[in-house]
Amino acid sequence: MRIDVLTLFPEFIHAAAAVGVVGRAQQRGLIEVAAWNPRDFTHDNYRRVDERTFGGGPGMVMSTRPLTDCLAAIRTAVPEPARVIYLTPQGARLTQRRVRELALLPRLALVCGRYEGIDERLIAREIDEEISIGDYVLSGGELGAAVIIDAVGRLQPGALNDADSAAHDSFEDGLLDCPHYTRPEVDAQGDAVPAVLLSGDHAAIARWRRREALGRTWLRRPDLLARMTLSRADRALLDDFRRTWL
Ligand SMILES: CCN(CC)Cc1ccc(CNC(=O)c2csc3nc[nH]c(=O)c23)cc1
Repeated sequence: MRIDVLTLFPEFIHAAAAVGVVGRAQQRGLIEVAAWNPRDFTHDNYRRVDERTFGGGPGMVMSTRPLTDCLAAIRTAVPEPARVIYLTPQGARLTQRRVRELALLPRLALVCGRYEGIDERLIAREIDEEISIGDYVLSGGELGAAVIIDAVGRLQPGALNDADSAAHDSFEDGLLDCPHYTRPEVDAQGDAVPAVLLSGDHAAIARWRRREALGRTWLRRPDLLARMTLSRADRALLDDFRRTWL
């Protein structure tokens, strides 16, 4: 998959895509991330990329001409057509379901706004989809682009080996994750690792983990649980968890 990012801060995108699983996926040629700066498509001495907003009031809007020229350069950089996504607070909230769909596409172009955003006519003409990463105020779209690059990049075939445990990602099956433990078995405060995890009984360990994942989802994110149809086995495990809680 190829991802082109239109951003005033290419160094941020390069750094985010260079580390960890996505950095390795890039090295393996599973994903290719390129950043483009609209400032390189300005022609004035001050390399202006923002302008005043019509109708007055505070806030600036990104200049349309550099964006249009930058997007044209992105589109023609490789023959494959790209799905053009605008990161914006006005977008649809990103979900793992949408991430899985985006991960199947051959090419994405992520447009990162700064200031108050971009001209509405540009959205109508150039943007296929608008995505928000949550209900909080950021200073621009780059963090949203980094989120999409990471979430989509790790799903590319070959990006993760089993140790990375993506296959068992809790959000893949709609549940929160179970608790995790590592050395020491008993810590300095005298707190011990749950005995089942040291038992070597893999069926019991799997049951314990599933029960904890169901229980935590029930306690912390009942909204996620409400969306799920639980199997009889899951319902029994959740009842078991609730009994120890109530
Ligand atoms: C209503 C006045 N503006 C300033 C408060 C609204 C506004 C414009 C642009 C931004 C910049 N944010 C993004 O570009 C952005 C892009 S994706 C995203 N997801 C969640 N939250 C976000 O702020 C974003 C934030 C707020």
